Amino acid sequence: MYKVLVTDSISDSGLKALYDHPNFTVEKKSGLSPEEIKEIIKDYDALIVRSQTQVTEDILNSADHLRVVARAGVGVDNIDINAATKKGILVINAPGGNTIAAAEHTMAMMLSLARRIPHAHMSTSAGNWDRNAFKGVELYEKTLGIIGMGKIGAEVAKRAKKFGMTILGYDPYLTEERANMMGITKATLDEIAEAADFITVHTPLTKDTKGLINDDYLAKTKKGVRIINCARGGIIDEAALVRGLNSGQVAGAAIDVFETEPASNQELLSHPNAIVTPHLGASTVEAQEKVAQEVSEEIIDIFETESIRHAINMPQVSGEKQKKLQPFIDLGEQIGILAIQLLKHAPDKIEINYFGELAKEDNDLLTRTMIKGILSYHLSDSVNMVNALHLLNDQGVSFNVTKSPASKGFASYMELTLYNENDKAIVGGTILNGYGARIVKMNEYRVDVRPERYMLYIEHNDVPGMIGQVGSILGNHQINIGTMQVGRAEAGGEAIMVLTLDKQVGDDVAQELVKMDGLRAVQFLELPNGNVPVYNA
Ligand SMILES: NC(=O)c1ccc[n+]([C@@H]2O[C@H](COP(=O)([O-])OP(=O)(O)OC[C@H]3O[C@@H](n4cnc5c(N)ncnc54)[C@H](O)[C@@H]3O)[C@@H](O)[C@H]2O)c1
Ligand SMILES: O=C(O)CC[C@@H](O)C(=O)O
Repeated sequence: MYKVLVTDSISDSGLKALYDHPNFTVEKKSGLSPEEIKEIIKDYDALIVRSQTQVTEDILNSADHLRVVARAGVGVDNIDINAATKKGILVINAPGGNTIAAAEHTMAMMLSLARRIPHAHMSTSAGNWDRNAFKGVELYEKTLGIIGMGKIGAEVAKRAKKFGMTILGYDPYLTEERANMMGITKATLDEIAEAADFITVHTPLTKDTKGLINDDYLAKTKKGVRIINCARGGIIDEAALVRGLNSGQVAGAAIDVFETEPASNQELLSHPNAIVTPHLGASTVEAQEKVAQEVSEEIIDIFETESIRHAINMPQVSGEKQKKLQPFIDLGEQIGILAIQLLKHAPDKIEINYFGELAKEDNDLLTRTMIKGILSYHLSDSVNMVNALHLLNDQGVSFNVTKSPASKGFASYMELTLYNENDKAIVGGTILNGYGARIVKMNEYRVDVRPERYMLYIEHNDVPGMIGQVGSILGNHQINIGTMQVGRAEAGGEAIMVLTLDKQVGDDVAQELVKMDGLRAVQFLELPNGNVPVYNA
C-alpha cells in the first residue's frame, strides 16, 4: 500500500482516483509546520502540495521512502528541486490544469480596472450612489500588450480579441507564423510600451523577467497605461509601479501576485488606483479539480507502471550506466544554460555533437538534459526531461545530434551550438578524471573553466593590460575573482577572458567594463545550481 500525504488545500474530487485506488491511502493534513511535516514525512511514499507548503531540503532529507513530490499547479518555487534530485525524489507538476482559470482571472482583472468595479462596489455598498466618480474606459479598439505568449498568454489573447482589442505579443519564442495564426502582432517590448493601453505579463519569474517592468520601462509606456500581473510577483518592480501610479503615468494596476507573499507592500495594496487579489489566478473549482486530478493520475502511473509525464527533475538513479553518465548529465544541463545566455536570444536551430567514449553511449537522457537547460532559461518550470523535445518542436526549433568516435583531445567531449539567424553560441565541455566538470570551449575559443554559479565572459582585443584593468574594476567593487582564463585565436587578434566570481555583480560594473579600451563585449553568466560535484570518470 502506498501512502500519500496532502499538506495543502487540494480538491477532494480531484483526488478521487487516489482515494478509489486499492493500492493507495490518502491522508490530508493541512496547516502543518515544517517541523511537523519533517516528523511525519518518513511514513509516506508521495507528497502532494500547492504553493503554501515549503518542501525544504530538511523535510526531503527526513523522508525515508518518499518517491514523488507533486505540485498541484505550475510553479515549483516552493520545492527544493536540487535537494529532491540528490535524494532521488521525483518532482512533478500539473502544467495545464489552471491555464483557463489564470486567463479568466486576467480578463476579470482587466475589466475591473477598465470599469473600476471593486471601487464602485465599495462605494455603493457603503451607502453612496455616486454615478460620476466611476466613469471607466472600454476595452473595445484598445491595444493590449501581452508579455509572455505561452499557454496563459495565448488564452488571454484569444479572449481579448473577442472584445475587439488589438493584440501585440512579445515572447522570445514567438514566431511571425504563430503570431499570424493567432491573429496578433509580434512586437518588441519597446513597441508594446509605445502602443499599449493595457499591458499584461504571463512569463515565469526568471533572471530576465525579474523587474522587467521597472522605472525605465514605465517611462516608455503611454501615459495612462493600465497594467496587470497574474503571473509571478517580481516581474513588475512594485516600488516603480507605485511611483508610476502616483505620477499618473500608470492609470491603474491589477495585481494578483506579489514580490513577497502574503503581500505586505501597503503603498501598493491600499493605492486608490490598484486592484489586488491574494494569488487567486488558479483558484477556481474547475482548475483545482483538474490540477488535483492530473497529479493523482500521474502518481498512480508512476507507482503502477513507472510512466512519467510531467517530471520537473530526473532523480539521480543508481546503476552502472547511469553512474557513468551522471557527471555528463549534470554538465550537459549547465552547458545548455550557458549557451542560451551567450546567444542572448531564443535559438532557431540546435546542434549537439558527442565525441570519443561518450559517442558510444546512449545519449538520449543527456540530450534531453541539455535541451532542458536551454529551454528552461526562458520557459522555467514548464520544461522537464520528458517534454523538452516536444516543446522544442512546438517552438519550431530544429535540432540535430551527431556522434563521432574521434577524441577531440579528451576521452569524452560534448559540444553544443545554438543558432539564431546570423548569431551563434558554442559551449563545449568534458569531465576530467579526478578534477570534475570543465568548460573547454566557448564560442571559437579554447578555455579551461570549472563551471561556477557566477561567471563573467569578456571578448576583447588581444592587447597588453586587459587582465589588469578588469581585475582592478572588479577589485574596486569588492568582487573577488575565483579563477580567470584567457583564450585567443591568434596573438594580437581577438581574445576572450572567462572569470568565475564569488558573487553576483550589478550592471554598474558592466557599464565600467564596457568603457575599457579594447573591450568588445561583456556578459555576466549565471548557473542556478552553481558548480557540479567533482566526479571520477
Ligand atoms: N496567478 C496564478 O495563480 C497563476 C496560475 C497559473 C500560472 N501562473 C503563472 O503564470 C505564468 C505563465 O504560465 P503559463 O502556464 O502560461 O507558462 P508557459 O510556460 O506556458 O508560458 C510562459 C511563456 O513566457 C515566455 N517567456 C519566458 N521568458 C520571457 C521573457 N523574458 N519575455 C517574454 N516572454 C518570456 C516563454 O517563452 C513562454 O512562452 C507562470 O509564471 C505561472 O507560474 C500563475
Ligand atoms: O496553487 C495555487 O493557487 C497557485 C497556482 C499558480 O501560481 C501556479 O503556478 O500554478
